[in-house]
Amino acid sequence: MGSTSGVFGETRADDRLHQAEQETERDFGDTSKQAEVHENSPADNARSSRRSMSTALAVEQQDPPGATEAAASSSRAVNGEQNSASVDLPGQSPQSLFDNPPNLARVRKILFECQDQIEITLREFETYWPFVDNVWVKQKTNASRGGHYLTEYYMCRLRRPTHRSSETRPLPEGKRPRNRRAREGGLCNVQIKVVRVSGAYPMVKIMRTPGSESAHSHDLDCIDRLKRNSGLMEFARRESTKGFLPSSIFTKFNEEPAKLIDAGGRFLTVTDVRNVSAKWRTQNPDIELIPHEGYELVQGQGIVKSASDAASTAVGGSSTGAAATTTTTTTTTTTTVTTHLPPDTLSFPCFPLEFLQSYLPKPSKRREFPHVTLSYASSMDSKLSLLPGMQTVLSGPEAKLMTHYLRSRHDAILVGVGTVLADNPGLNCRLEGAGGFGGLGRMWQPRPIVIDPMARWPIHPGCRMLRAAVEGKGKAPWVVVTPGAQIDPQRLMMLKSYGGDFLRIVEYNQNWRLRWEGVLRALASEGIKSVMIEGGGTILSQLLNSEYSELIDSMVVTVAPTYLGRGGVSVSPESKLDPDGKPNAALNPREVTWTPMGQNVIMCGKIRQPEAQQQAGGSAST
Ligand SMILES: NC(=O)C1=CN([C@@H]2O[C@H](COP(=O)(O)OP(=O)(O)OC[C@H]3O[C@@H](n4cnc5c(N)ncnc54)[C@H](OP(=O)(O)O)[C@@H]3O)[C@@H](O)[C@H]2O)C=CC1
Ligand SMILES: Nc1nc(O)c(N)c(N[C@@H]2O[C@H](COP(=O)(O)O)[C@@H](O)[C@H]2O)n1
Repeated sequence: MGSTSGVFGETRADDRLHQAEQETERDFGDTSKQAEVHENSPADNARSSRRSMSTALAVEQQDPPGATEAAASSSRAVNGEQNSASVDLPGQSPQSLFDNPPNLARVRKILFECQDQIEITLREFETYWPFVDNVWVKQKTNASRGGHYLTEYYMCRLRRPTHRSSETRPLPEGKRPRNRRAREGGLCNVQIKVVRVSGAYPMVKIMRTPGSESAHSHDLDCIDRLKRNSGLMEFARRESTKGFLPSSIFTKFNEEPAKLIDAGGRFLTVTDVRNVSAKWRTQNPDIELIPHEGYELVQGQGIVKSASDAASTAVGGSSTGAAATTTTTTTTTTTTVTTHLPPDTLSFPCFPLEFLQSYLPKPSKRREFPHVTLSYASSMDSKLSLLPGMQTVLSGPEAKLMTHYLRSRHDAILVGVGTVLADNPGLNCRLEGAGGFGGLGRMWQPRPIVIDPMARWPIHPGCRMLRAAVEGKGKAPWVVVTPGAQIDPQRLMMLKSYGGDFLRIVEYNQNWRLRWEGVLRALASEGIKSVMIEGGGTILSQLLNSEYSELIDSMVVTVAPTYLGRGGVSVSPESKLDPDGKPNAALNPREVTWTPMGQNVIMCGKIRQPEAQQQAGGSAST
């Protein structure tokens, strides 16, 4: 324990900590912990953490002058060159809704991992800890006899025991039970302790406890997705107390995506902001909430930038003025907020799409099965791709926009595992205005469903569906498996942490294939009212068989002016014979339209019989 950098050297700090531990141990009579202090706090570890924390803070020097000074002062404080009481943590530009301390993302990572022992000033602890308090759940607190040391024991949030919603609890009259799912527990065994050392130079040491795993079984996003940290929510609360509309606060937050993400807000929803605002509203019910300066609330569009403001200034009106002094603009023309759109954003189609309407799901109907639309792109010889496992572009730019529009109109998109392995698809809606592409939350984003009976898909955080989910640009997939599928618990946990899941279906046909009634019924029971089935060849060919024609509502096929040849992946149902044994068409869609679209033609048709005809006992059209 050699180095003595700063006002109190490591030697003194470690001694004090050691003493703290001894006192704490005595309180609890657990003699094993004393050895653990030595194991967990060698000087190298301490130095390395100090280095990573101070480096994390020092990197901020590339930022604007105000932030640089603040970062430098924080950095000095970490190295003990400055009394922690005088650390000047940064204020940011008045336009920003965020007040992120320097290098927040890196410091959050360090405080999440707690790989090595960390030693920081109390002030720094109090600044950064609120941004990771969603990770750590306090288990117990021990105070030393003299009161100089306070040791708090924390476990990773995912270590909590499994929670099942109690069905026996009586509900208040008129209340319906909440649709809560069981929460899987015991998923991560990382535990730490936080020792606060009081005195002239209050400091905090953070280290692993014995029995802790060496690393989390998940990443920080996984926790951020489950729960928001209180540092981030304080920004929302602060803005709410100025009388701003939650949707306006949320819109403004999303105009600073880097700061939002650094603060742990990647998964923040407008509902989170509403909840914070609602608390404040209970004390201030008479104040009329308003949008930020330069924005307005437009029926059917939500918060939009006022046209005059959009033309004259950069995004981000002042958020510091009190709401009472802010006037809502009265401009009539509005434009949606289009700043910071991801590069893969597609413009909303500017050509007519009315021809699709009668083939799309109707919102009102309550049915046993979801509305099913088959939608794929095919060559002239009914091929989906040049070879199995090879993605082949058949849709021109206009047809691609139309497909994304169709995605926005369905609750789910379904594909087979063959397609996922071949294409690594995103299966999200990338039209401007969809969630993650200028819209709020997961607006217009369908749920990807993958039919993967034996769980062959090696799902991992790098695949496009999970990346889209993390970036708020889509929902995480549900993977439909059979009871025989072997699912590695790590994979299960990982998928769940992204908001996805595995659904086990037990209804088979005589070929040991899943019955589509079972799949669709399960989706309906999970609240899916419409499914767009994109492929691939195996799935589509099955569903076009007459056995399933009563499950399929419509089809929207993009036909491309090309022949892919015999080696390609075909869409072709089984041949059919009429009652006399003569060959007959396998399927004839009804109400067919053909609409040219760029180089493609879009064929729309209906398959399921109209309900009236079904009741009258009519037969399928052939
Ligand atoms: N042009 C377009 O619009 C599209 C093109 N494609 C292309 O299609 C090709 C992929 O098609 P394909 O190889 O046929 O793969 P699919 O996507 O149709 O997936 C087939 C797999 O899904 C599982 N599966 C299908 N039906 C059932 C069932 N009833 N019960 C249980 N499991 C089932 C099986 O998995 P298992 O083997 O594990 O039993 C089967 O091998 C790719 O080249 C892709 O690029 C895909 C979508 C759209
Ligand atoms: N409509 C359409 N046209 C094509 O030319 C295609 N190749 C496909 N393929 C389907 O779209 C999926 C890719 O989706 P992302 O763009 O990655 O979201 C692919 O997996 C097929 O299902 N479709």
